[in-house]
Amino acid sequence: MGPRWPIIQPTAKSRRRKTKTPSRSEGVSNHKEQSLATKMVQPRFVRPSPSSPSSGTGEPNSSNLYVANCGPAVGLSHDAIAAVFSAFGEVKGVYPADESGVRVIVSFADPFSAKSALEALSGRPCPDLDGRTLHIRYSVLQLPSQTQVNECVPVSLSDSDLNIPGLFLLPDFVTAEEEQQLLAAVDTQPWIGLAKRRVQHYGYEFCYGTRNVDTKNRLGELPPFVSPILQRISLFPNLDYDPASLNLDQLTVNEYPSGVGLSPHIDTHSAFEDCIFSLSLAGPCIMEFRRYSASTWKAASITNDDNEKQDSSTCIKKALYLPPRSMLLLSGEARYAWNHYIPHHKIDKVKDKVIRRSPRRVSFTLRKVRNHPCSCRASRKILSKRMTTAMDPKVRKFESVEGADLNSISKPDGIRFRLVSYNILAQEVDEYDSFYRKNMESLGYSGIYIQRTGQRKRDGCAIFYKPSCAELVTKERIEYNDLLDEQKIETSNEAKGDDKEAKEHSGKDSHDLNDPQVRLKRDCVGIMAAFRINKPFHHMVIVANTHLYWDPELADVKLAQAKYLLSRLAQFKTLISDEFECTPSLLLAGDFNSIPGDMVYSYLVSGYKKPAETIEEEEVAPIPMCSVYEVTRGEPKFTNCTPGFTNTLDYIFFSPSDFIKPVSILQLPEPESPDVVGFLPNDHHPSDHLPIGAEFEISRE
Ligand SMILES: O=C(O)CCC(=O)C(=O)O
Ligand SMILES: [Fe+2]
Repeated sequence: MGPRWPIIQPTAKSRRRKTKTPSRSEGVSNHKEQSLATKMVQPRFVRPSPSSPSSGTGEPNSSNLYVANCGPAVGLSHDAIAAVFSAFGEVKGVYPADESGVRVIVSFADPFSAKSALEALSGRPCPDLDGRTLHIRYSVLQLPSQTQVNECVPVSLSDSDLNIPGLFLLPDFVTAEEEQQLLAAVDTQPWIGLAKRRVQHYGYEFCYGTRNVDTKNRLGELPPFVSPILQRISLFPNLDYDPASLNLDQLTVNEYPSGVGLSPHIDTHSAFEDCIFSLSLAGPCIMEFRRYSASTWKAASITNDDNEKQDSSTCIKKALYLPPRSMLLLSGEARYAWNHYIPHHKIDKVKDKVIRRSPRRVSFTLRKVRNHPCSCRASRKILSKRMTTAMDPKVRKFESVEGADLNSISKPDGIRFRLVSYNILAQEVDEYDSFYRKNMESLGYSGIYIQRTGQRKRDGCAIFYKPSCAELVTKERIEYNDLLDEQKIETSNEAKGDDKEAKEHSGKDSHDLNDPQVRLKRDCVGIMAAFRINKPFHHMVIVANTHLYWDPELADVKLAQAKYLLSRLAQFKTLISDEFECTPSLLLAGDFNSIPGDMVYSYLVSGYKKPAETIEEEEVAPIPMCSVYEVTRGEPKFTNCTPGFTNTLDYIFFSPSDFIKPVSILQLPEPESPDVVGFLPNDHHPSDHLPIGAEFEISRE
């Protein structure tokens, strides 16, 4: 995650109308007491809708709590979490809220216990859970009729039943003795810990951020213990490939604990040749395959604005049982047109049998690294023309939200402009002067920029605007390290007084996060500017852009940054109003590294929403702000998608008034949309974040 920019640009008026409200879901129940049959059609927990009768009244909203910042991925077992919450009433179960391993659903027997737990534990470090600060909100069970259909995919036992061209499964590819030898061999080697599983790489390292290999960094030959497998692979039937592409030189060993799976993906085709082999050892698993139907591809490639069509009902799902010691080959259509994944289940139903996953499954994935640029010949051979078109960079459209809650009738002479906010990944915006400013200028944009404080990283926040439409009046930098001054923290000997540089050194030398100087010194920045729009009438717009600190462990730091940001914004607004005798509109965009409903998010909107009883007066934001997506179509399901984390972190907030209203928002993909399955960045999206955007209309004051 890194720097980001918003762009403001004027737009033509649009009158398109869309009505779909994205549904949000969280939590896959794994309750032990559930029968397998209900487990296969998995119940889901969802956020309570803002209009739910009890929300905001102080009455308990539900018996279920969504608890962020704790879970198995940070060493807190569900049992440990249940023990802590049991102090408030009977806990019926603790379930993963999603695949992250750091968010859970705690389900109480009654709503009053849930309310007590929420009030007592939310937003505070919890000593019994490693001192982690829990972020809690209500969650409600979605009725079975509302859950997605097609959750239950019948499992095939043989490759031919699946009928996916290019997919082959050979049972008993290695003997039980060889299996033990292979496991013993990898267990003598160091494992790399990922969020939920461990891996080893041979030949070339596989980088999960880019889902690619660094071809310049060869680790060496594949280890001798895989030689017998390599020899046997050449005897694999059905292989009519160029022998050079079978000269396998990359091995990833994956170790999955019970219940851990793998998200849907297609192995990067520019990284690896046509054949992917995967040997299952130690335990079985179900591998599922999904392919988007022609109508979906058509929707994606031809009618970009019809994203509603791309739900999971338009994809075909198939499942295959992979027994231990079996070898799977994905080639051709199976390799390029189908996503493969392993559902995160502890128990699978295969035909009529219930199969419990063993404590560990180890897989050897063998591939040949592509040493020349990918010509996509293979995929072109296999995919229809329509499907390849869908792999072009994805441009989404603005969708009208007129008619949504906050809107009144459009004014014929209103000012319309768009604001797009995009976290574009650190390394790229480092080159602000040499690359971005120049290129944006050639497109008619001027820019303002603030580089991150300190010397370690050169990324920052930029705002680009069209001077032909908006005139930059004044700007201010926001450096969150100023919080060190604000808190009047006693400085160390070297850092006494106002000498910032000395303070930086004092922070750099110490890693003690209990020291507020170290804790708050995150080098994060923001920028805010006032723009005067002159046509068709004068109006002042304040735009702010920021990137708050990322680490969920330092939630208190993020909150301190959010408070500082709004206090600076409020002062800036007063300055502009007084100086120019106007009522400026206020827009705040960025990567807040905070999910909907957590402390930072709740604080940012607390000045607009009636504060809940639990929020003390001082916690209320000094300016009313609301999130443009939230008040129109609901927050997106995600704006950031990395291995182990998929959620919404980016927002555009605006200060509601009688004369500003959102008229359209930039569409975001559904999780099943072909351009986002797996992780970002990918061929369609150059950042791990997605751009968000809104078009506003301003009428005369
Ligand atoms: O564990 C497996 O069998 C599959 C692994 C896989 O799909 C991958 O590493 O890309
Ligand atoms: Fe894969």
